[in-house]
Amino acid sequence: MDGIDHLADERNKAQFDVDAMKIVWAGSRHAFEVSDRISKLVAADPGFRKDNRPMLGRNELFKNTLRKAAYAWKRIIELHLSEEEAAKLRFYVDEPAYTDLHWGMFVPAIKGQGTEEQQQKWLPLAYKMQIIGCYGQTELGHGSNVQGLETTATFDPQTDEFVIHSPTLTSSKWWPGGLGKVSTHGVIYARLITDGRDHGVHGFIVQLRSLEDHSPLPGITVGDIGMKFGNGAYNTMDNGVLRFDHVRIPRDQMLMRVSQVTREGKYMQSDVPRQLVYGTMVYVRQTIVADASCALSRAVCIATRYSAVRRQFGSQDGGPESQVIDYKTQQNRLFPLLASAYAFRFVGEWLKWLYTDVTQRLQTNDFSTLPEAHACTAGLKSVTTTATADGIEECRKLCGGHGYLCTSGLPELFAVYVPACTYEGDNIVLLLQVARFLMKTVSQLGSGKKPVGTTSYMGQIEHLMQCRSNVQRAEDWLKPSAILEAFESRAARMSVACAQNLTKFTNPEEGFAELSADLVEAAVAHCQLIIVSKFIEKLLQDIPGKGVREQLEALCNIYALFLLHKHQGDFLSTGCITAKQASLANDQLRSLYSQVRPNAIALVDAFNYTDHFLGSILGCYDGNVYPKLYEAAWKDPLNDSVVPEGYHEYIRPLLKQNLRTARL
Ligand SMILES: CCCCC/C=C\C/C=C\C/C=C\C/C=C\C/C=C\CCCCC(=O)SCCNC(=O)CCNC(=O)[C@H](O)C(C)(C)COP(=O)(O)OP(=O)(O)OC[C@H]1O[C@@H](n2cnc3c(N)ncnc32)[C@H](O)[C@@H]1OP(=O)(O)O
Ligand SMILES: Cc1cc2nc3c(=O)[nH]c(=O)nc-3n(C[C@H](O)[C@H](O)[C@H](O)COP(=O)(O)OP(=O)(O)OC[C@H]3O[C@@H](n4cnc5c(N)ncnc54)[C@H](O)[C@@H]3O)c2cc1C
Repeated sequence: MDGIDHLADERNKAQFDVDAMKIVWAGSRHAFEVSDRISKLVAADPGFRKDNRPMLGRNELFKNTLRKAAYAWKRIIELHLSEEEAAKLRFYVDEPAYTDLHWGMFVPAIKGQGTEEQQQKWLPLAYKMQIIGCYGQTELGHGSNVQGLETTATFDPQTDEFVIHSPTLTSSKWWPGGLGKVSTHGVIYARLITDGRDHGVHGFIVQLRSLEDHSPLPGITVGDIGMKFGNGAYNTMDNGVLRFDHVRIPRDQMLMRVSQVTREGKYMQSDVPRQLVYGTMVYVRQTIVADASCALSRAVCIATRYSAVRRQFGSQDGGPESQVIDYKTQQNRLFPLLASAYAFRFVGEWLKWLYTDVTQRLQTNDFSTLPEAHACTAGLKSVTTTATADGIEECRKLCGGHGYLCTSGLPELFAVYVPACTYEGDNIVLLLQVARFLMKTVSQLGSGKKPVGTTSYMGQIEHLMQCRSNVQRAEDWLKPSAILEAFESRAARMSVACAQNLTKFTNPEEGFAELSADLVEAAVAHCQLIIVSKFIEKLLQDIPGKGVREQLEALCNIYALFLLHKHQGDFLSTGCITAKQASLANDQLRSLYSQVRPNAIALVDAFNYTDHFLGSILGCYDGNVYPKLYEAAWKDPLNDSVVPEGYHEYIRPLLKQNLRTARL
């Protein structure tokens, strides 16, 4: 606006190489270059404007999303973008759309659960967007309990078809994104019935709409489920309702990698575990962990820049007031979120590696790491999305009153993000899965079966059950070994305590239900240990760039010590640390905040977000917040006229009536 960088002084304070940190954040130089190029391309294109979203009515909003998705596809083709570049372009367009489900779930479901033949038939159509697909699992009556789904797929040997049917109101498909108004096809989950026998839930490719005029095919009732939380936000998505009235599909449209139905109607299972039917969810949970760091870093970038711009109190001798970022309370709320954004980035990278490793093993029929992959994706999805949703809301509060304006970008970001705590598995339901995995691991200790992967720390259970932290000075908390021992012993002791309590119940399932609140806490402790240990492992790698490692070490310590402070009840009650050591951790945390303070702006610049992507006046790169806020207010449609519409109908008569009353 005035061409001045109002945050220049802050940027000059940085003690590390920001460009090198950008590469660490992106994951590699290549990833940085792609991301940088595509984000600028999107930002410069008026076709991807998004600042008017909160003002639009649903129909207008939705049509605008359809236009953008079509335009994005046109640009992808025109520019010959690779798969990686196209995914980045959709990410930077930053508008939830049916394409998320098409590329994010429909295609992966066919890839993961379809046979070679099925993949060859359906994937080329999906890749060219000649068909558009959704993921139709959840029903009105059941979401978490997948085994409770009611839609049926009954094999008819006479015609070699499945008959898909919604027998009850609660069996109506409810929630699938892209289903409401767009998808031509869906991977639909239904109970497979052959010869009167129910074989449980399986996936089927079902055509829903005509490829000629988009009308629903015979027997199909489909529509949108209605407005969701927040203005704009996730209302760009057509989450749908769907009912089947004896819809027939050919037998070869059952996804048959895990199990098959023969021409004669015989049900056969491959040598692969039935849980592979849930494989798409494992894949998406892994991507959601990576996305948590994006959403949180975005909110943190806004709150950090604004905290450096905003001044309140503290003026001395007529000088400027204090920047709110210098208040210790502001730092204590903001810097752990900054550290969490980095921590989630690195654990997301690791989880991607783990997922790739499991997928490669599955190709060779090695299913040994599947339970670990399920527990890690479920647990980390839960812990990172909960922290991110809470963190975005905290960032809104960190921005004071202006954070509540849509132009801060934070209300919409929160409204879009918060369902991540529910979709792809309710966070509590997923933590209970982790708890089951932990209880199984504890029950096998001493059986000779060595715990592996993320539970390998349980291999030293005797030590972890009785060790005492040897921290004596605040600086001792900077040793990775001190942090790891505290987190490992806390997680181990919480799991063992649950396992011991479970033995008091004659019926294990009853015990599990009764102790579920404690089990969830044990699962959280285990997942936080994974995040801390993956951050520490990241620091063992070669990290080029002046001062970059030092900044990451400070952030890693802030992340760990803040968790230790927040959950000190766990650490103290299990006897892993003393009250004195907890207090020393807090002292160390304060000095880490002072270390990060001069680098805070540079640490959020390292995310390399364009102003377009941030979509926030408070977070704009140049920090010129006030003129921009002032100008934006006048652009609000309510200010199109000085005297509002409705004055003559509702304000004037009121004022006149009050005048008459006053005269009386
Ligand atoms: C301002 C604008 C901003 C714009 C954007 C800004 C920011 C956005 C940023 C990010 C966006 C975020 C992400 C984007 C990416 C994609 C998201 C897009 C859209 C959202 C899509 C959402 C789609 C859905 O929700 S699909 C539906 C998902 N449904 C669920 O998850 C259901 C959950 N339930 C279950 O998974 C299961 O029912 C269960 C709870 C696991 C229980 O299953 P059950 O069979 O009953 O099993 P049981 O407990 O008895 O266990 C048996 C046995 O199986 C093991 N098991 C279970 N599951 C699995 C598995 N998946 N894999 C492997 N093994 C599994 C279990 O451990 C047991 O093992 P064992 O017998 O004990 O050994
Ligand atoms: C924005 C959005 C997009 C979605 N997109 C899709 C999609 O594309 N495709 C699709 O198929 N689905 C989709 N879903 C559905 C989503 O996957 C489910 O809503 C989710 O899995 C949660 O299930 P539920 O709604 O049945 O919750 P419920 O299970 O009914 O949860 C209600 C409460 O009960 C608790 N609870 C449930 N079971 C237990 C238990 N065993 N122990 C303790 N507590 C329990 C939960 O913690 C929660 O507090 C979407 C949902 C949303 C919000």
